[in-house]
Amino acid sequence: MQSVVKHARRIVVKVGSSLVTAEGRGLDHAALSRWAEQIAALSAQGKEVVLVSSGAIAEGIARLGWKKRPKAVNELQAAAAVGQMGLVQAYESIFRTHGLHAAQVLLTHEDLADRTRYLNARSTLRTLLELRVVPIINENDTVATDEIRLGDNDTLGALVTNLIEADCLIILTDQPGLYTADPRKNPDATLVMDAHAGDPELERMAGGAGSSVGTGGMLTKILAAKRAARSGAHTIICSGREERVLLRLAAGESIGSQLVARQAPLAARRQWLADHLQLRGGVVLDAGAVRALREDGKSLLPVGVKGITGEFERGEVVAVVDDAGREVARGLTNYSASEARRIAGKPSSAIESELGYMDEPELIHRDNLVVLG
Ligand SMILES: Nc1ncnc2c1ncn2[C@@H]1O[C@H](COP(=O)(O)OP(=O)(O)O)[C@@H](O)[C@H]1O
Ligand SMILES: N[C@@H](CCC(=O)OP(=O)(O)O)C(=O)O
Repeated sequence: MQSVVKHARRIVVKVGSSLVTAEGRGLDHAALSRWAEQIAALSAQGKEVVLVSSGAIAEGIARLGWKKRPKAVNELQAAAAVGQMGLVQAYESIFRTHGLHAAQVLLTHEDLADRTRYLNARSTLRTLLELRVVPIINENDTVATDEIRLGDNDTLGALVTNLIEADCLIILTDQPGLYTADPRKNPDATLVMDAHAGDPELERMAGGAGSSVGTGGMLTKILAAKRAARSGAHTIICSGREERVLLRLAAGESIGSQLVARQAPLAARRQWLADHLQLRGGVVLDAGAVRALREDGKSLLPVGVKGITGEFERGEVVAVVDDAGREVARGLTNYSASEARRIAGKPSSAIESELGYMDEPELIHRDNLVVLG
């Protein structure tokens, strides 16, 4: 099967910690140069490339002369702040030799969850691409506390893919691709060459993080492929050590594992809703309401709600779950958690007498709702 990269115009390339640093010994400058050279060649072919690069923490640890990776979050954040300098310095000087500017973009989960910041990030990235600048993205580790950290850059790569509506996400790692089991532990495992990005079988194949510096292992890559597929983007997981890997993919050669998106892309606003990673609360539905959302594309009315979990304000994104706790949808709520508790299970005509006012008859309007597959 031909690589989907051949016809891709906008590409996100993610390079993992396990590749950018040689098992924690600082940056592998030769490897960085090889990828940058290929990205420059792709740019010359008219493709737009965004680079999501890990390595700040590992480079910081090396620069600070620490013998091993610290566990304390403040020390990891300090290492990231030191190491990010090295990372962008390296990319900046390499891209300059190819006549390209690079731009540092540090993002947190909250930047992407807040609608205004999300739109600002999208517009900045689009502008950079129009200017033929290569955005170099990493998580803003210095400010991201444990609860809100994305942690692995596979997830960040997928969120960026959806943000800029890229055609594909290339995840470069230290293995030739996704194997039927962790190849470090199962020598008989075989490479999965082509699969559907949403295939639940894939998640069973992923073992833990294999390298000492990487975060998330193969599971976060598979979940990233599933997430990217929601905007119609295909994902390739392959080895960053493969010679001229990006150029060969762009020439149509099949390398590594190609996880294809088969679903129709969600509209941009629904995409943003689906990409929220941390939700403060949820609404539990009865079976009839689940059917109304799933099969009939209806708005969520308070009458179908059996319970409310957590605390949230009007206008926040909440999880919509069935009575087994499975997430059916998510959406922007018209009422806060305390208001929703008072109107749950009641007809919309009772909202005014319960609350003393009525803003909308729906708890979540269908325009603000995304049903999850
Ligand atoms: N099914 C699998 N196929 C390939 N690699 C797997 C699988 N399950 C777990 N792994 C492990 O995932 C590791 C890559 O993940 P990680 O170390 O987080 O890399 P990166 O830094 O590139 O994100 C591999 O080195 C491998 O040991
Ligand atoms: N933001 C962190 C990278 C996190 C990380 O290790 O992610 P990954 O490359 O997916 O294993 C850093 O730059 O060190």
